[in-house]
Amino acid sequence: MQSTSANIIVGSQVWVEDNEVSWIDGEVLEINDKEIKVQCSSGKEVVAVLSSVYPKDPEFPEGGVDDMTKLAYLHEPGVLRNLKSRFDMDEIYTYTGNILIAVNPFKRIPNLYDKSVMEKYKGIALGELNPHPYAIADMAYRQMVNEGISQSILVSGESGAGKTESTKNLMQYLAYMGGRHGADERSVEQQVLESNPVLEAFGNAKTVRNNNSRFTKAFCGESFSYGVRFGKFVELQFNEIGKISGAAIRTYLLERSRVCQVSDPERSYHCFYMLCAAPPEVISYLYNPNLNICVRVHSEIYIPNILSKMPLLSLRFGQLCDFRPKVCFSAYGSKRFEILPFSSGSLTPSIFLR
Ligand SMILES: Nc1ncnc2c1ncn2[C@@H]1O[C@H](COP(=O)(O)OP(=O)(O)OP(=O)(O)O)[C@@H](O)[C@H]1O
Repeated sequence: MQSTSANIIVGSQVWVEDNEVSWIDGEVLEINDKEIKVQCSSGKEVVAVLSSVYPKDPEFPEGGVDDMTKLAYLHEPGVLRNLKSRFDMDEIYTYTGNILIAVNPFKRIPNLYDKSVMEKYKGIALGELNPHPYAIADMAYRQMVNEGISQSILVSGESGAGKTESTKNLMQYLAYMGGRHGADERSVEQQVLESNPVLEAFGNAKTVRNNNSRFTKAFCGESFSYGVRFGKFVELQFNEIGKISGAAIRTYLLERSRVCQVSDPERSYHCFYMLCAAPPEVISYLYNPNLNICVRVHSEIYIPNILSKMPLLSLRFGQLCDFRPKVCFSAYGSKRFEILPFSSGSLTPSIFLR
């Protein structure tokens, strides 16, 4: 991102980097060769390198703009200021062209995701209504139906940014558009949505950044301490009239070390805690070999931060949900752990602990 320092003269409104608030606005007092003196709105005077100072748009609208391509300056402080102005009004979504940016509100915003909202976004061109994941899902759905070409929606962001929540919203909209209303048996889209808690139990863990962390940032070179759990590729298949006909969920890049190595205050995968907390009747139910589900407590192993001594678990889930995920957790007496790659044909990883 380039500074447009050529436009900056004495008296210009500018943005200067600040250690505390990231960017602070101010007025240029002096320009000497490559240095610039700025009177900040906080009252302090700072001297900065000219190339690191960005012009501030004096005509920036009070509540920001719903599409960043409308900004006079598309630089970092301009983008952040716009997102903040909107966020302060509970407008957590903003476009940059046909990309949707979501800022995690960490609270429920009323009337943002329900059927009446989905109904409003049906068939509406991107940009006609407030930015929303439903608009992105609608655009993908329309293009698929009209052009007969498969569509992909990429959801990316740092840990805890809201990828899982955004994916759920996208899927809810696609299920709404492509669902077969009135069918007696549970529909594919319901099953996909219902599979979330099962997959999350096996692939999500509490991290320092997120109590329910899942996705991977392995390729960004981030620390594993709050990084990889697993990545998920959800494929929804539609028939020629745009109704959902099938689905597949592929998982990849499971953070295996988290099964046996967790550093305080993080945790291992949710399923371990759920099983430890399960009532006895559930445990005995899970022992039933006919159901292809079994839980065996083999011995005890120390896993920091779970329970001081946690029973080793041997689980085999075969019929927990209609997708029949072949997820296996087996643990044996030795302290050697091994997690095998996905077994062929299974939707979810097979995990073995030895
Ligand atoms: N749109 C939203 N509205 C309200 N709360 C939200 C929203 N998006 C995210 N959150 C809150 O933030 C938490 C973290 O979000 P989420 O699990 O979607 O992040 P993530 O990007 O998938 O994280 P990770 O990469 O670590 O798995 C959620 O559990 C929820 O409490």
